[in-house]
Amino acid sequence: MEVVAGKPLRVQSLAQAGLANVPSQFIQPPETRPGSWGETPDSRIPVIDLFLFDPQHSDDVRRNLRQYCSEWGAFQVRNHGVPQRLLDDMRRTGLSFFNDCPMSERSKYFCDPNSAASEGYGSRMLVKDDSVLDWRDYFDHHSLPLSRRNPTRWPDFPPNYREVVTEYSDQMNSLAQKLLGLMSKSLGLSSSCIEKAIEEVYQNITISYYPPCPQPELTLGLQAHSDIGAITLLIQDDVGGLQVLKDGKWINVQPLSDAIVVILADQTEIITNGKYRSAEHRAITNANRARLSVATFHEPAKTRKISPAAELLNNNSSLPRYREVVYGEYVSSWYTKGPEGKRNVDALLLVH
Ligand SMILES: O=C(O)CCC(=O)C(=O)O
Ligand SMILES: [Fe+2]
Repeated sequence: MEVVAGKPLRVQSLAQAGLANVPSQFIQPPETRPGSWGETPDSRIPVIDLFLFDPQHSDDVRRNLRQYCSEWGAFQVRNHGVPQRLLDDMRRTGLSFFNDCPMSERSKYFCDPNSAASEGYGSRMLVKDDSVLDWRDYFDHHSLPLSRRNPTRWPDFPPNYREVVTEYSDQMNSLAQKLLGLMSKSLGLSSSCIEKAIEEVYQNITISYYPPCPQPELTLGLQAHSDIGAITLLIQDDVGGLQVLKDGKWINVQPLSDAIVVILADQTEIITNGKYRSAEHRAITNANRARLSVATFHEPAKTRKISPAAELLNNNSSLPRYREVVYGEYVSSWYTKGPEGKRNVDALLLVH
């Protein structure tokens, strides 16, 4: 990490310095650079209309969910019941922190660079020293359970920031629960099956800010990874840059202002015994416009043991394909070894 006067430098400050070339720590090796994987810029990830959870449409919704959760691990949802006003406020408020709040104020929230996933304003995701750096700054909020939620640790610029994040946290949690219920049912399981496997939901909200990058062909906004928890709900602005890996090709996630991107994460893959897959995804950069996304992660407690759901194994008389893991151990290994695509979840696969 670049350090100026003892303070870590945010990527946004680097970008504002008007460099022609990115510092070497941000340069990806040739095999992970965008453009080297045979992208299909015209393909799109699927979109599901949830019809505001109207039971009349539940068969269609479940059928679509089943197909997209097993083939893609990522899709967008519309008519999800979260007010449009809140999605727009969340994007606007998040952007205002990065664009309008003075750095002297922002630096009060710098997160601890030596501990993984600490709350606050940061740039570096991994604790590992030799990894290529992402062209991204972020603000991570610990939002659930309520015992972890302390809005005084969140910005109060703009003035409605804490209020917006609080409402957003609650709405995302309720949508995540509904989706996990539908996903369980779409596998022929009781609606609380996945929810029970997770037990208490831990939620983090990460606002990512990707400054314009002078060499987008050499960098990534966020390296390829699958999310570690159970389910991620993401909104983005109109710039675009999120991509999902499908059959060896990077597919763009088209920005839709009313949609929420659903990304299945590794614990769901384990709980569903691989019937549903976590999606490998990444963010690319561009030279012209800063990009903003807000990802809301839902995961189990660190002490929770995760394994393929007994109900699923019994219903299908199948063997577990993943070994049991204590979630906290999974998280530490992810942050110290790095994601490198899906290698952490793949490492739990059992060979029968
Ligand atoms: O910015 C994005 O679109 C992706 C963010 C993401 O994948 C993450 O924070 O895990
Ligand atoms: Fe992610």
